[in-house]
Amino acid sequence: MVKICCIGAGYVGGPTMAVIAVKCPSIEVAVVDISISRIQAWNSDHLPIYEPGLDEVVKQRRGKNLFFSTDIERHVAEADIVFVSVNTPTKTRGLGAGKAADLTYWESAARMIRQDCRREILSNPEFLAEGTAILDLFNPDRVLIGGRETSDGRKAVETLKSVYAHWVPEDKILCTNLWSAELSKLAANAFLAQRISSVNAMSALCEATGADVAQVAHAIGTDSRIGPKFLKASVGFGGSCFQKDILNLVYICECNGLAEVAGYWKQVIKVNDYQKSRFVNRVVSSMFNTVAGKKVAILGFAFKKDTGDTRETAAIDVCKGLIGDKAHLRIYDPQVSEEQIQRDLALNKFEWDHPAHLQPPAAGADKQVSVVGDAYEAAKGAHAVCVLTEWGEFKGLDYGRIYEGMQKPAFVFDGRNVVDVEKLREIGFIVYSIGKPMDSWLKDMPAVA
Ligand SMILES: NC(=O)C1=CN([C@@H]2O[C@H](COP(=O)(O)OP(=O)(O)OC[C@H]3O[C@@H](n4cnc5c(N)ncnc54)[C@H](O)[C@@H]3O)[C@@H](O)[C@H]2O)C=CC1
Ligand SMILES: O=C(O)[C@H]1O[C@H](OP(=O)(O)OP(=O)(O)OC[C@H]2O[C@@H](n3ccc(=O)[nH]c3=O)[C@H](O)[C@@H]2O)[C@H](O)[C@@H](O)[C@@H]1O
Repeated sequence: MVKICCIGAGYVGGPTMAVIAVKCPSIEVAVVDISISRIQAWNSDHLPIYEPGLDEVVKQRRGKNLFFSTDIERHVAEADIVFVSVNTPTKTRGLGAGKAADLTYWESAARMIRQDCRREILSNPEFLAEGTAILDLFNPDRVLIGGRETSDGRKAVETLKSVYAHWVPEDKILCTNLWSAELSKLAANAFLAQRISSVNAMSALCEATGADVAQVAHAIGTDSRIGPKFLKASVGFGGSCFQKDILNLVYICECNGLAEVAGYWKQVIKVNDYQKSRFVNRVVSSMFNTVAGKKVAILGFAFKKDTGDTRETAAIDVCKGLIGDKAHLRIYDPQVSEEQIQRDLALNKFEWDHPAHLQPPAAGADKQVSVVGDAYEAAKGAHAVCVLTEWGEFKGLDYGRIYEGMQKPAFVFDGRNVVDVEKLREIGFIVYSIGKPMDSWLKDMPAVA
């Protein structure tokens, strides 16, 4: 029986290996991790990550050909194929700080594998998106395998290809050299993030001119060369990889003396940071240029809907900005715990991307922040509501009821174009929605761009 071992039982390792186990019943899959609590959770009824469809897939194969374990050495030694899916944070110190990938965890995994025997190295970047990970893994646009152009390299590529060939059509399994595979991963994320920064840059211009960014996005998206996906204006992209991968791309460009290319990609991140601070400035300036002591309800903290992941979520920067202006925040997210939110607001930039047990201990709770169990509780007595994640439930809220319970004038700042702007204005709200035509109140209160 072919045996696979995956080092790293996180957002990528867990779902990817569970899908391999489902699609390849003849292969035994072990997912190993240094985090005991994470492995315990994978072996329990409460998986360590929230991902639609994941529970069913894990339950189907766990204990049959899918195992979660902390016995790393044994499973690596027994495996025919070893995947490495560990943290690759952005370096915070030394050479390349703030840009280069910190390969500490990767290197320690590689050294451990090397103790066992010599193996051929492949690059097999994963393209799943959180919230749709299981669907993406079942039906990928492509699988990418990079290998050395030697006979051993080609043989290793074929071995891995035969695993994916259990369910992925052959023409969707792309084989390249190692650098092509590595750069394709960074380029794919950079291109996707660039589309969001492009539409977000347009959202600022739409607000200034009276255009509607959703109409502009639709109009350009119907051009088959542009296409309709990834053109939703937002308060800013988040997630564990877009920023990290672009920074890494920038670093690699700089190492190769390509300053102009590096500067081009850096701009994607600059626009994203601008979008977040523009949102905070808009909230503060609309509310008489101060939110000191005011209650602001934050609806949504995850970096996108259908995930409990908060890594690099725009909500962190927005909340920190409002706290900096002395607001009192009442936060609700259907999937993110209070402990996680308090931890995120206390961590420094890039500190989050380390195994949980190596992160600094949680600081005490921020007194300006409380976390509540539903949207109505968050909005009760609030001066303003900010929508930061596009959870479906925020569309269907009874905004009439919310309005009744709020201070007046009551503001809604929609960072995700979720609410029905006209309906809310009829109720009596002053509404700001990213990239949408503004009402007279907002126009009379110009924000610092
Ligand atoms: N989250 C995502 O959607 C995607 C992430 N990636 C990349 O995949 C990699 C993993 O990402 P995630 O799964 O999101 O991270 P994660 O933080 O959820 O999981 C990483 C796991 O590796 C474990 N680990 C670290 N060092 C270890 C070692 N030496 N031995 C055993 N276990 C170790 C940690 O305890 C942790 O549980 C990163 O390089 C990331 O950039 C790639 C595609 C998508
Ligand atoms: O390498 C990774 O980690 C993954 O990064 C992204 O996946 P993910 O970050 O999970 O989620 P996305 O759906 O790409 O969303 C990223 C961010 O962009 C935002 N976004 C997305 C689309 C859009 O039109 N507008 C927009 O603001 C989302 O709200 C979210 O904050 C890529 O889509 C995956 O292909 C890749 O594997």
